[in-house]
Amino acid sequence: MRYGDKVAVDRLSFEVARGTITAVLGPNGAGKTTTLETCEGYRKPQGGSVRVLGLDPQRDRRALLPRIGVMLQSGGAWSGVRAKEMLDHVARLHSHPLDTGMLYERLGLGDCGSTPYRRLSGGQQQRLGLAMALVGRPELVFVDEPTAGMDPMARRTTWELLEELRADGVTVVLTTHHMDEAERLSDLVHIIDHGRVIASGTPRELTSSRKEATLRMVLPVLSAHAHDELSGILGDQLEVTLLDDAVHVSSPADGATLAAVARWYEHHEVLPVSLTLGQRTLEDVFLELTGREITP
Ligand SMILES: Nc1ncnc2c1ncn2[C@@H]1O[C@H](COP(=O)(O)OP(=O)(O)OP(=O)(O)O)[C@@H](O)[C@H]1O
Repeated sequence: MRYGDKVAVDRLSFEVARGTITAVLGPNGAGKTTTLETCEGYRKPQGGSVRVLGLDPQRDRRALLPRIGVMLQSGGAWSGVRAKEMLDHVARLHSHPLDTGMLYERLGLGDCGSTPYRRLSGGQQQRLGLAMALVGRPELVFVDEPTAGMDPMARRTTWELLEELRADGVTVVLTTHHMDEAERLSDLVHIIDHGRVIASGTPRELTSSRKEATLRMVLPVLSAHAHDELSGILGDQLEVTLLDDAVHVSSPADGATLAAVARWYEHHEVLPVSLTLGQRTLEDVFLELTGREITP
């Protein structure tokens, strides 16, 4: 897929098994939305081939559309339409829709049914978008950043809903910038960058490919001298970032490095704000592979 000279999706290839949740991760501009929109039939690829439920999203669009649900990254409803009217309208387009009242309650939209779409909060618009994607009982749903802007309660409800869909045999393809979301939900993760798949696997496979755990420390300040000393102990994979006025340090570590760090603290008679040792997270893997932070 190109936009002018810009190659947005470049020989990207993956398959999604039925009844699974697949997450497509990647930094901003990696080509995630373009990939999904191509699968949904909204964009015609200039090369390659796409099959969704065995159908060509362009040629077989009429046969495919009733079988898939799509939650766009934003929008999808008229600005003045009331939330309930919109969902009822979408429900009427399907032959066997879900009960809209049930979906409304489930997604915590019960008290904003008569609110115009443009007046809904960002999180409420997301929830309505999800309801619109699910109301037609799709076999396959594409959800583009489903929980962006949602509060923690709504995120949890969304996760539970997506897990229930999978338990019912529905296939889910999602993009997200929340690594915890991908880690919790997905059977398979594809990390993409510059329009290509750069790593694929289950969250466990991706996070356990190295033996060491990751050491994370938060410090109030870190002088240049202290930074050099810590680099000497932790080696060249040390990452230091300033976040919320605190210094966040992370590095692969084994027992010996942990002991050396403890001695360093003892020597300097200081304590970190926090210090944890744990498995690598998907976020660590993402940063290593793309060299970029995830910006929600
Ligand atoms: N309609 C368009 N016209 C021109 N360029 C576009 C268009 N849509 C996307 N692009 C470019 O194509 C690339 C891929 O964009 P895409 O939206 O697919 O990325 P993404 O991974 O979904 O990003 P994000 O995480 O920010 O949503 C980007 O460089 C983007 O600027």
